[in-house]
Amino acid sequence: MERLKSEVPSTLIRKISSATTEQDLLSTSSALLDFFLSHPLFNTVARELADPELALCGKNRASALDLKRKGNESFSHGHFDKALNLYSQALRVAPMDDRDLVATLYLNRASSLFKMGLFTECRRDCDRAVVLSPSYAKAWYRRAKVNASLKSHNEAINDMNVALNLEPSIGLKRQIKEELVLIVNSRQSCNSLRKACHKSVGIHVESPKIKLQCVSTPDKGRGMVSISDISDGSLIHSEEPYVVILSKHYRETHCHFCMNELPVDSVPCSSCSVPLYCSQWCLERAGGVGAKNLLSDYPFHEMLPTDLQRYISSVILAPDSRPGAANPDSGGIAEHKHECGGVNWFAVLPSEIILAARMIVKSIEQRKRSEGTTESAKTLELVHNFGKLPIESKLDFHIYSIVLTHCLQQSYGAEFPLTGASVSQLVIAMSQVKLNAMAIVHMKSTDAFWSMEQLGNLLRNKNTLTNNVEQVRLGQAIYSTGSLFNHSCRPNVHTYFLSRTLFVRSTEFVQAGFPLELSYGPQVGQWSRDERQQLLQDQYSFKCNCSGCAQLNVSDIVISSFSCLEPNCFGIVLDDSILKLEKLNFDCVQQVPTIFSLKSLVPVDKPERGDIEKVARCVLKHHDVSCTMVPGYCLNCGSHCDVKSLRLASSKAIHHMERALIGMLDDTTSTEVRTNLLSDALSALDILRSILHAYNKEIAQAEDNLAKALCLIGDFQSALHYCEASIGILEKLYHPKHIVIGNELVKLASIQLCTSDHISALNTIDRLNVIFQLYYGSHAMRIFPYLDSLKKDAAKLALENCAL
Ligand SMILES: C[S@@+](CC[C@H](N)C(=O)[O-])C[C@H]1O[C@@H](n2cnc3c(N)ncnc32)[C@H](O)[C@@H]1O
Repeated sequence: MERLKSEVPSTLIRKISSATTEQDLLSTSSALLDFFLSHPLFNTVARELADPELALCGKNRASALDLKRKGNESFSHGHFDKALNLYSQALRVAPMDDRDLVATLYLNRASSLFKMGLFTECRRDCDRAVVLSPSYAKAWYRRAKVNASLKSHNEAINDMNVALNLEPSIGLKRQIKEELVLIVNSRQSCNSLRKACHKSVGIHVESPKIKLQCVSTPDKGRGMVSISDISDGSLIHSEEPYVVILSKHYRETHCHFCMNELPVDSVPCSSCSVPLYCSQWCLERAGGVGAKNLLSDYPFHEMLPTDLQRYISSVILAPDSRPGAANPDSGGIAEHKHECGGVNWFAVLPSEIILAARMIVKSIEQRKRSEGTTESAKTLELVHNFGKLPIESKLDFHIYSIVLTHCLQQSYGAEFPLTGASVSQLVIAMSQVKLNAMAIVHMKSTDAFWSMEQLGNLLRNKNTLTNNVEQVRLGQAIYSTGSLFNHSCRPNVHTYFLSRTLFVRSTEFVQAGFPLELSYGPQVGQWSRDERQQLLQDQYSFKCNCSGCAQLNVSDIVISSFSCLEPNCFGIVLDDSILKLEKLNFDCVQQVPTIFSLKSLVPVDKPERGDIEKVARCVLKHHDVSCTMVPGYCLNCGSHCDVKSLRLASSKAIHHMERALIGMLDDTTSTEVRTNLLSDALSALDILRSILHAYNKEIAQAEDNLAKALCLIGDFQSALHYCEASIGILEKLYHPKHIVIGNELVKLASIQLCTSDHISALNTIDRLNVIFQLYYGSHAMRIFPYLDSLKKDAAKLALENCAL
């Protein structure tokens, strides 16, 4: 890519950099395409990426056989997990048309899974083997064994009978007969036990009942509103993606279709060696050929008794069982099909570029489908920022589009010709992806605040570990309606994902017709306003005009401000960067009490210093007196503070604290040194408290870090104090029912459990439950299964404490 870029003549670069309209784009796309088509380097690159002859990601029988041999060796030495891995690798490269080889690999993997006690996974692999090769006696035998282990005795008996009929060897037939008798006997002893255990568990599927409307807004383009009032915590929208892509980082661990974590018996793409799926179901929806689609008539059927023939058919035609719970639909258009066949471009180009290609492919496919029908193809009208892109991105998008047009042309020929128009269409699609793609984030609960290794022996011996919530950014997707929600730094709706399905839920009461806005990332309380505005400008090319930015809010004033150093004055000293921005908005200041309930902001631990109401009153009082607005002057007493040296002193204190905490966590640190380091960290915290405003985010961060370190060295009682203090500040910066507070309360509850205080833990769990219900409704437990374990731990502790 860089080499191609360096070849572009400067005149063309200038032309591309000044292109702003779609007409300019058409002309620059055609000019660059003409230049590249006659350039030898481009032709070499294009061939390497798109020529199936040079494909590195295709199937390879020789490698599959080699991996199988190594897998067999590991299996025979009893290294079953290694064998499992090798068989999985072999399956990835084994050509699908060599059905016997693929069936053997599935069966060998099933045997490893069986040895590892992973019976459900083993059965799925046996199913895959018998579907590919229904006359495979060994596969039916293994299926019988695993069904017996899963206590599915009737199926096990049928499987054994099929194996018995298909097995040619007399010796093995005898062995099968003996095992059959054993299964029949154990069925009899199990039958009475099983009767009582059958209970079906219904899965509650929540669906949105709110009617939304897309409206035009004066300053943000289109936006979403509801036509009726919405109460807080309502599910207002759910949607499958228009197109989606898993990020490269998760290719080996997550399903390329539904994005759930891969089980150990993952299924590889049928045509190339890149994607892995959690099931045949996902494979087929992404465009692969499922084994069942290759089924043909089997003459051996006729040699078997009729009941066994029927049984075989029922097994091999049964719908594939899916490990994931959700059943997302791809709209019937295969996402990966056109990229398959082992060509390199899909594996090499960046994910967002592939996502743009998927958007174009989907529109081609939809157009094709609607031809000859009365249905018109749905068009996706997304905003883009091509004209505002920095020159680097404009040039990159041009080059990627030319490369991609060349690749897509291999699959779509005349439907996607190699012309300037196709190239400019792709450039627009890439800029649409940049503005409209949503990151698919799944939640993961992690042990403790840092990794287990860092926990050391101290915590390893504890029953209850502190819990944390980690967000995993799995990929990106375009949602037709989801992309119409505008951003607010004070959002009134919250988005989350189950598999690849988007859910949008209101987090407060919203009146009919009032804008429904989510956060594209930054939020009030998380960053100062200039940081938020900068990020939105850099990533999405717009100046944020949300209520959180357009009106003064107290959180933005205090988040990075200092404290007046004059004795007995607890005024606030604003940082110059805040002041610059706040000045622009002082006109709105009169509205403060209605936008932001100051009364709810009770100070943390030093009432006088942290009195936010006082702070806001100062701002209100002085908002038309320009001399008090000069940075570095206390808003209360007007005395001067050297903000530059205060900033330097706080950076130094933060640095000292971090060094001390790292030292404390070092396994080799002696108890004495650890005590000294803790006292260093506490001194650094005191310095921060004396120079920063009580609600400055740095203090919350420092208290949180201290709490983590104290947890790691097992001092849960002290950790509790700092964790609570940190949450106290965050509650002022966000609001007490914000999801950030929910996540912090998870930590707090875990620490309270570690101190055996079940009453406080139960109270905290109640509080966090309210927040998780608001943000995730009936999905809360599914997304955060550890909430349940937290509750169980608390209940267990309560029982233990009562028994004492
Ligand atoms: C994903 S789109 C949202 C829908 C868009 N308004 C439309 O008309 O299609 C993102 C674009 O909407 C506009 N937008 C969204 N939130 C905004 C905000 N808070 N302030 C200003 N513009 C905003 C910006 O132009 C941004 O690039």
